[in-house]
Amino acid sequence: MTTTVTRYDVTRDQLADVLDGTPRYRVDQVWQGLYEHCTEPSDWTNLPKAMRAELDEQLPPALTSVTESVSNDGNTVKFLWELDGGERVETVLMLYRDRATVCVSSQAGCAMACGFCATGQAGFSRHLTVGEIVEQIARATRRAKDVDRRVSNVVYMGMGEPMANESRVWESVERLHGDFGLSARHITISTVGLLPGIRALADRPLPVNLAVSLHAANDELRNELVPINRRYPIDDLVDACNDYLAVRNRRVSFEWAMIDGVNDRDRDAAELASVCRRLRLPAHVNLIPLNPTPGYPTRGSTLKRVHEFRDLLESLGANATVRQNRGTEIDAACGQLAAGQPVTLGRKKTD
Ligand SMILES: C[S@@+](CC[C@H](N)C(=O)[O-])C[C@H]1O[C@@H](n2cnc3c(N)ncnc32)[C@H](O)[C@@H]1O
Ligand code: SF4
Repeated sequence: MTTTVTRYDVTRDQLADVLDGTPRYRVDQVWQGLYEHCTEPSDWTNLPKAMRAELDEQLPPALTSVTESVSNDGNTVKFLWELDGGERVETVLMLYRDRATVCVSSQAGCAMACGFCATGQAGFSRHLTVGEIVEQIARATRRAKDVDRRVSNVVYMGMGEPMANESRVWESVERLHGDFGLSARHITISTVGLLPGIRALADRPLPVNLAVSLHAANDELRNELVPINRRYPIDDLVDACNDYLAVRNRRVSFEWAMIDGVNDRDRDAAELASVCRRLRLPAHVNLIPLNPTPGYPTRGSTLKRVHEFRDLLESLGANATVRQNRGTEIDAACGQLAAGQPVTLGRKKTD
């Protein structure tokens, strides 16, 4: 990995230093090009041609586009990027009526080894830099503008575990807030449950949303599905969420990928409802059927079972929403991002 400064590595103030000697109004034009228009230096025709060429060299992009896939309904776009060093990561843009959500990667691969997740199956390559994270949002914003959508939400639910790269992820959050003008309430960080990261988030100044990928509400099953649970078991996770809620008072969500016969039984709903109640502000559960990945042969629950499970949770006093899967046919849905990496085959269904 090189130490070259890429175009989204720098804050607005640092931009003036990098472009030392450039008049302030020109620096502002560069900033507008990067953050308001999200375009390339070659597009900035308000700047002299020679300066545009120089900027391209001074501030190179961090991401090289490899492919862009679009879902059948045209509403989900998956970008595959190559990083300096050859690693590959993916970003997903989900278009809604007049807005858009960007699902951003925080690492190339992931070391957490959740067997049902394509990124976990691929293993860990490296942390992404701040510039690589921020550029994913800029490039997706540009694509959204092409179809008259505004990026309204960013979710750190792409490749990698954001809390394993917490300081860079946080710096990128500050940039989204400061440079793109995104409200912290429209930014969600999803974690598998790294407690130091959750604790660090409680001390951070912006009130972003916290999502915890729970998937099992007893340690035996969670140890199997989410191996990091052996280090940070459910009781400690509940305590960390409660410490977080003491500071933030913003509801935490629990993500629950429903796996046929594994975590979709009546007793799983009862255990989950009980964990939700242990939080000082009851958690909200997001249910999605498990998406297929090459290395995990067990099926997702049927939609009928997902709705029954939701109803059961509601009857037990827990709030739950069934989330729609988008972009499954282009492998852009939750847990399907592998950026073409080989995966480990052979995880089996648990009883
Ligand atoms: C890919 S992870 C990235 C963020 C973070 N590492 C985490 O686990 O929360 C985003 C979400 O996708 C979920 N996920 C992973 N594999 C999945 C699959 N095959 N089907 C459905 N959801 C999956 C994760 O559990 C998590 O809730
Ligand atoms: S679910 Fe999240 S933590 Fe687990 S392997 Fe996938 S990306 Fe990593």
